[in-house]
Amino acid sequence: MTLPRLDRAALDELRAGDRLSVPAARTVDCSVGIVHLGLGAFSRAHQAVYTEDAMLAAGGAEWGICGVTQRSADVHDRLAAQDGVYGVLTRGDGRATLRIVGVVREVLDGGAQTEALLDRLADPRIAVVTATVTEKGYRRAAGGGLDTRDPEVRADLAGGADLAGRPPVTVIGRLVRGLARRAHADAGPLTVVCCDNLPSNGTAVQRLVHDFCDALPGAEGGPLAEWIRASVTFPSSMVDRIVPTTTDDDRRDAAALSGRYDAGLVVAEPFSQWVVEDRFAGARPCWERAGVQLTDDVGPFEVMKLRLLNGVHSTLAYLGALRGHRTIAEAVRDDELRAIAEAMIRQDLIPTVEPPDGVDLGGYGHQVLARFADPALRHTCVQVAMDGTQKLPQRLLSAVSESLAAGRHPRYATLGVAAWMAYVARGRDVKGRALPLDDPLAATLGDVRGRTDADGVVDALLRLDAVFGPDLVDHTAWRRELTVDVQTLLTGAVPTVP
Ligand SMILES: NC(=O)c1ccc[n+]([C@@H]2O[C@H](COP(=O)([O-])OP(=O)(O)OC[C@H]3O[C@@H](n4cnc5c(N)ncnc54)[C@H](O)[C@@H]3O)[C@@H](O)[C@H]2O)c1
Ligand SMILES: O=P(O)(O)OC[C@@H](O)[C@@H](O)[C@H](O)[C@H](O)CO
Repeated sequence: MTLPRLDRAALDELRAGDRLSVPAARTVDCSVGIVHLGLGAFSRAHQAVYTEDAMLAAGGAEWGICGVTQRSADVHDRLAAQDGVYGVLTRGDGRATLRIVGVVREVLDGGAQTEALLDRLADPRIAVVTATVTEKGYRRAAGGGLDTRDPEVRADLAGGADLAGRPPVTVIGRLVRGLARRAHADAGPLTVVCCDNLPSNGTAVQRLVHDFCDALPGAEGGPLAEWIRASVTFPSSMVDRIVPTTTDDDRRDAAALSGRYDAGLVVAEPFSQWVVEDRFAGARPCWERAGVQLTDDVGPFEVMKLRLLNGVHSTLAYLGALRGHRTIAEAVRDDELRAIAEAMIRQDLIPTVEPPDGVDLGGYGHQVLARFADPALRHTCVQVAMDGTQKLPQRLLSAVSESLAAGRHPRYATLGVAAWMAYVARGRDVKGRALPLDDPLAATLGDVRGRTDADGVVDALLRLDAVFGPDLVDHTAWRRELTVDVQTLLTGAVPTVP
């Protein structure tokens, strides 16, 4: 049977119940105050929900979201057909609940509607920009600056001030062009909140924006950079909620709860956390009324999450995928892998993390593993495994480097790095199924696919200077241990660790 689509009109008919909530009925008429760059699954299950909750708690109707898709029109087309209305299916604790979200009030295809996006960025009613465009979306070079050798960055820089030639396609290109238009329109201050899993993500984006201004041809960049310094802030934020890719099963389960077909559905775990540096240039939603933690220093939260959660996630993803596990839940329920994850948190990672105020790191680690283990959340190992070159530095390598410098032996974190190398090189799990190589450096990584000599694999991959620093490349004892682990993993076994 073909179900009617979820859309604005459906909100009058949906009846909230035990497993269905429809706050969208009260927020769908709000005006737009936020531009979100990268309207992927995560933003719809995280920032959008906090923003809707904040409006519901504090009253007001001015924080609707203009969601912008970056690379393809797919999400735009799905959500536009539903008037921006979609559901969040929360899976966990043995049951699924559905919430209908109404706060996405406008959807733009960043490629086809770049002009409209730049106008929105220059609109005085917009006070906040949020972004989730994946780690690779920022086009960072080794060291964290803007990769001005990237062809799309170069083209955006050459685009000219009036954009007559070619509208920008990169995230930073679009953001800076929008800021230029905002400065010209004297449209007031703006806050840019990066919500990607990058360390010091606000500072990182601020640097990229200024690098872009510095590299602009002609005299345009200097005054623009000055305006940005005076009018725009870039608070860092730590974001946390596991949001796997939506499956047909998810869509079926959601339809059973709402009676509607939802092409914009996202699925998430019950847990959610957002810690934001309290450094806003102008107005903002009352996010604290929705449970957002505003703080002077996000640093400890970021490091804790990127290492204890994401570092372990990536390790389980590579080891799990190699062992033929489909999901993270299966991987963490594998006794051997769980023991590695537990030891890695306890022995390697916790000693590198300064606990945020009031947080017990041991308890945090236990909670992370319990979240991973929920079988209801079918987060696949290969989804977490993608873009390894973009993730490894902040998730594992910084902890490895700090540990070695402090004279400690990061046994399990080293195994995590080896697992990535073996995943790249082996390209098949123990059952012979192919493992996808989804990474912006896939062309280079492809050179080691199929190689069975661990020395050669380690040697080739350690040469990626966007990933590995000289401290690790030149550390002979670490390299030896890494190579032994890669050798074992290439045979399909998991190294025996104490
Ligand atoms: N999914 C999660 O569990 C989760 C949790 C915490 C943080 N995050 C952060 O959110 C990011 C996005 O996750 P998601 O689940 O929404 O993924 P998604 O695949 O649903 O969406 C990715 C978004 O990034 C954009 N994008 C992808 N490649 C890009 C590129 N090269 N340049 C510009 N934009 C690009 C896409 O257009 C899309 O809007 C993650 O990379 C991570 O940094 C995700
Ligand atoms: O979203 P990515 O690709 O940066 O990383 C995959 C997962 O490790 C990540 O999404 C976690 O699920 C998330 O960071 C939990 O908050």
